[in-house]
Amino acid sequence: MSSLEVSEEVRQYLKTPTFDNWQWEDAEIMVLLQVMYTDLDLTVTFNIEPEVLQRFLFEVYRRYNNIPFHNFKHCFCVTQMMYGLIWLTDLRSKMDSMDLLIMLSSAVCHDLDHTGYNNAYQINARTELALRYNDISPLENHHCAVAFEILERRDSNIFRNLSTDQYKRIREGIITCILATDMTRHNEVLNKFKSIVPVFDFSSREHKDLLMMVLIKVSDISNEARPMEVAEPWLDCLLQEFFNQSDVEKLEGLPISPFMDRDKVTKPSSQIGFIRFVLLPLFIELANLFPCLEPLWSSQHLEHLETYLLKRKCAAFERIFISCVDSFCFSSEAFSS
Ligand SMILES: Nc1nc2c(ncn2[C@@H]2O[C@@H]3COP(=O)(O)O[C@H]3[C@H]2O)c(=O)[nH]1
Ligand SMILES: [Zn+2]
Repeated sequence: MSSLEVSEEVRQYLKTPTFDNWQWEDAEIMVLLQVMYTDLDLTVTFNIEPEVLQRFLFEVYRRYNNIPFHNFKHCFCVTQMMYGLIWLTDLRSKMDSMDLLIMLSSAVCHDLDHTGYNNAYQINARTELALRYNDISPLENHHCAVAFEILERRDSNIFRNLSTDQYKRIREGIITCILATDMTRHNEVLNKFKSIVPVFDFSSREHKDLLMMVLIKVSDISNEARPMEVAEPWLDCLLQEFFNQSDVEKLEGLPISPFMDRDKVTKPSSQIGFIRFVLLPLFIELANLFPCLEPLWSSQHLEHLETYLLKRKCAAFERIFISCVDSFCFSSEAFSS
């Protein structure tokens, strides 16, 4: 399949958060990524030759590892959610093409060469990455460095026709976005964004940079905002990777992350806290800025939260669920009134 052969129907479907990645082979996914660059007019605007884009995507594909969660399919899902958000929020009319190129390319590259062991493990096990980056976001620094390694080669450098100043801006932007995906910075990024949402100004570089950081973070943790038949297999993959890490931590006598321990974690216990305390607060802020997102999203993750609460036979089910629904509705109403 070449990008020219992708039907109009698929192109429209690709712009929606209900897109089902499990229906597509990796070779097809590679073509769909090309379609995203083309349909946002990035190939024309930045003179990205088709062969160079294909080479870049192939190198990216090669540098994702065959691990349960942080693999090429995850890279695609994050990029597809970013792409969907760009269309849903009509960002093309609010941000310049350079920003869109940064957002899409950051999503594509954001987990390059992930080994399946998180930063806590890297630091505790004193891995090569932790040593190289002095325990400061070792993984995210590595993903970013691998991205620019790919871009250093002329035949896979999709930015090769940009001016020096444009390249500098792209590099700064991609580094900012990828480093923002370190979850230890979650509250810092969320709180900064919260404080600017009421006065958000699309002509402010600082505001737009924060929005881009939030968009990649939202896309990175958005599996639960997808239909259950898409989300649930992703949770199996994530838990498989988590359990594998905690098994190794046990073997090596390292501290064990409790949310990764197969003896303690179940699907509902993992997802209830994650949806309530991580995903929901972030999504609420984004929906405050873009109220159009709320009806599309809230139904999915609130429905999943309800399912997990029921599965867990959670005694506080009603109280928790109603408070989550209320917080979502209240915040969007507060913004629109
Ligand atoms: N429990 C849970 N954690 C998630 C989910 N999606 C993403 N995450 C976590 O959020 C993190 C985002 O950054 P990482 O990719 O490093 O690792 C991811 C997981 O640890 C999910 O659906 N459930
Ligand atoms: Zn990721």
